[in-house]
Amino acid sequence: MPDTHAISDSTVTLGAEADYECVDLFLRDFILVQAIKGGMETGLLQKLNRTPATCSSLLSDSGFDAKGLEFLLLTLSHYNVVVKNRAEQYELSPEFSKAFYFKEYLQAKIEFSNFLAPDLMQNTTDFLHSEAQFMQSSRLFELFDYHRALKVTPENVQFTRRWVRLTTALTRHEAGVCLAHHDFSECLRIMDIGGNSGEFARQIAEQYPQLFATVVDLPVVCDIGREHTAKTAVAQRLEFYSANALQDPLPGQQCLISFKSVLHDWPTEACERFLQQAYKSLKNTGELLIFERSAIDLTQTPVTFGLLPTALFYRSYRTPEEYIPMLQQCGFRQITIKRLPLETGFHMITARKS
Ligand SMILES: C[S@@+](CC[C@H](N)C(=O)[O-])C[C@H]1O[C@@H](n2cnc3c(N)ncnc32)[C@H](O)[C@@H]1O
Repeated sequence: MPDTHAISDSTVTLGAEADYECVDLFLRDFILVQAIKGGMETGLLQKLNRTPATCSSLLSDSGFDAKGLEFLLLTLSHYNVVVKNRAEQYELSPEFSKAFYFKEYLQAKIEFSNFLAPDLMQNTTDFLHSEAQFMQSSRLFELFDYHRALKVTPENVQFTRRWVRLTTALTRHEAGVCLAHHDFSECLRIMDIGGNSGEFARQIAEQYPQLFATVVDLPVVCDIGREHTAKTAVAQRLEFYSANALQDPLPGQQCLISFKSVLHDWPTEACERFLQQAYKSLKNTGELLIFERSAIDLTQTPVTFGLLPTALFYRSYRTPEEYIPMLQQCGFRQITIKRLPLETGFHMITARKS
């Protein structure tokens, strides 16, 4: 008989699935980030990605004045975003070329950090004194206002689209890490709670053609998700289920239920409620999967500009150990923890309904 109370705990070695993290090298500080943003907005970086160019040819077919172009090119050179080749043409450095491959991810991180930077600049003392105080003044809730995801109106859809675009750009790459380290081949029905645009479920369904996925989220988010996945190859095997997953009845008999980057947003009591709901919806022996950022270890991870959205809420993230009593309380057994050393640590926790 296996010991169902034993907890397996391991650290995973990451491979190509974490290649997207090469962008972090270019998100270290404010000026570097603004120079990249400027380079992308003006199309200069896209141009250099296609073909090397001299300063004068760049000047002739752009809206820059000579000093503006010089400022941008020299700043980007200083940070090794662009380099000069033997023909005195500018081109992307090999390192930035790699990062530019993930440009939607890079753009999402820039947009997110720039949106939250004023919070730290204007409320530094609140940030250091108390989370509650800081939260009151933070713009995060201006961006992620879940109340505006409850009723489908054109204004709410437009508002919600902005943050769903950001979470989708991040999940597009984070999902690959989860897929590389979890086997879904035994699953016929899975449910992703707080599944957003369905990007995570879409990727799982794409890799595992035997399964059908239900994405549970708030009504406006579900509408945006239907649109996001409608033209994909797996649209027939994905359904969106609008619900408040804290209290509404959810579809049952699931082989696996996932929470990706959801539970850490919530205080313990709500988190326990989500887990109880998942327990109820799993079939016997069904599996729970939690995949999210872990508490940040500031002794190992210096906070950079690109890490701002995470760092500002560093008090909220949990260690995997904090989930163990909650899971056991619900009745989950066979708990496993995998630690994934991404930019900040992530964890993947699995557990079985006994
Ligand atoms: C931080 S986002 C994570 C989204 C997605 N799992 C990802 O990793 O990209 C949290 C998600 O939970 C959804 N959500 C929040 N409260 C919810 C509730 N009570 N019931 C269902 N979904 C909820 C939000 O709309 C949002 O899509």
